[in-house]
Amino acid sequence: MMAEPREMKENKLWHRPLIIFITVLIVVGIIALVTTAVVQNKALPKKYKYGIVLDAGSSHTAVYIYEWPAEKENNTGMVRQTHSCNVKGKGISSYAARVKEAGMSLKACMDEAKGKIPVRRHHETPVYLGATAGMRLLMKENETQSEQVLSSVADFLRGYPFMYEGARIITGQEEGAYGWITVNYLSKNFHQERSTMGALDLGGASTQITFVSQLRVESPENSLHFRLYGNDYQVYTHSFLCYGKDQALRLTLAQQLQTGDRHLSDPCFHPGYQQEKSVDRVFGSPCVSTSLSRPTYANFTLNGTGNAKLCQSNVKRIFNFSSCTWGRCSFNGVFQPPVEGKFGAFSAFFFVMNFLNLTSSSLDESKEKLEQYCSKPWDEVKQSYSAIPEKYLAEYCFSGTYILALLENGYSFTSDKWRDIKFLKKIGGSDAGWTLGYMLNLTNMIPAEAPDAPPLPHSGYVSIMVLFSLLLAALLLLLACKVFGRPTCAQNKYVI
Ligand SMILES: O=c1[nH]cnc2c1ncn2[C@@H]1O[C@H](COP(=O)(O)OP(=O)(O)O)[C@@H](O)[C@H]1O
Ligand SMILES: [Ca+2]
Repeated sequence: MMAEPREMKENKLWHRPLIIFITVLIVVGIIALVTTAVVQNKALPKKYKYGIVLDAGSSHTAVYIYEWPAEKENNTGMVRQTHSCNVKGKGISSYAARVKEAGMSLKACMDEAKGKIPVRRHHETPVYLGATAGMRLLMKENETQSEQVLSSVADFLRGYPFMYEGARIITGQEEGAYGWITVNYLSKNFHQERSTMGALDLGGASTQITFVSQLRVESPENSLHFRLYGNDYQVYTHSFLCYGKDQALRLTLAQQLQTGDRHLSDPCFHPGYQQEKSVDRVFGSPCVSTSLSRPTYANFTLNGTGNAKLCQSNVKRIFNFSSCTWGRCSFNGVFQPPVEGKFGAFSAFFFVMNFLNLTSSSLDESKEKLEQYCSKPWDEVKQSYSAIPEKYLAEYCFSGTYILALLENGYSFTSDKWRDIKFLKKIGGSDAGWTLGYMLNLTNMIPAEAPDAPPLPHSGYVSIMVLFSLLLAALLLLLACKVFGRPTCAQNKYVI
């Protein structure tokens, strides 16, 4: 009895042309919406841009290639390092006596860069060369030679199909600042209200310390101000020329050679280590003060005694803690506010501490382990690490001791603050160092104000639009039912 009228009413409803029309329209609409959403959100093949930076350090040159999506230049963390190449041989400052060869030394790495970057992008790929402390020292010693070395590398780089953007000696202040920008950019600290981390860079000829200081930076030459992504930063930075680990070793040796003895018993080298060294190499550096007396003999013999405690007291002597005209100083009369926040310690800080297995040790533990390591006989050390070049291996005891002295006594990282130092080489696949920050700055990729971004990501926007359209469609259908087929709809919800 009940089935008949229902069938009749259903038939009636479906025969209404308007209802059929609306239903078809809604179905077509939904299909179109979903298709648009899917098509629109399909990953497009991204267009990439590239940049090349050459880090002409005191000990060697490295070539870095960076890549970023063309349409997202101003967003933090978008640029990444895709490739790095170590130039064979020493740093460009070592070409002072044969300047013509300086440029050619870069050939293998630059040719490699040509192969790594798509040909159609070559002409718009900027190339920057920045030279650091090795060239700063050569500039002091012999300005003509340093200019000739720079023009040799500049001429060579101009011969590539890239966009040559200059070869210059960067200042210690820039080196510190760009290192700080790099680590914070890679850690995505510039966005939101995240705190930044300090940067500690140890090279062969200079070392940099850079961090945000709440305390006023008394000395203008150590004070930097940045406005990045809408935030203001007051940054302290200092670069100590001659306090990279290779120059620091020379300073320590020169100090010890003041006794006049040709046989040097050096506690910073392993027992059994013996080497003839040239007096010229030690005293030939502009870092070694002229107030130190230069021995008359040409060579001296270095005999290791492997005593980290004695080594530490020797090393400490290269820091001058006695004169300070500011409220507080690190050493050599340089102003420094107390260290604040977390720090990333990279380049030689990492190489040395990583080799010595001290990257996650406390300060006291590090001292203990270093004492054990330094006292190991040289023969044993060589045997245990046969794959490591002797040049590096011989110096890890000294370098480790120097790093502890620099951080603890020089910068005043107490046992407590020691935990805030993270020894690192890379952050998310890109090397920590000044090069990335340098390129970001020169290509204007870090805006002062945060770029305007739509409040929703694109996919979120499309999803919400689809959802609300479906909801609207359902409402419309309900409305249609109410207007055109009120009794039927009310009884036959399942039809809809
Ligand atoms: O594998 C390693 N083990 C130990 N030290 C290393 C290693 N690779 C590089 N270094 C050292 O890191 C330092 C890098 O300094 P760089 O050449 O950048 O000088 P700069 O920054 O003072 O101009 C040098 O002292 C070099 O010997
Ligand atoms: Ca360096």
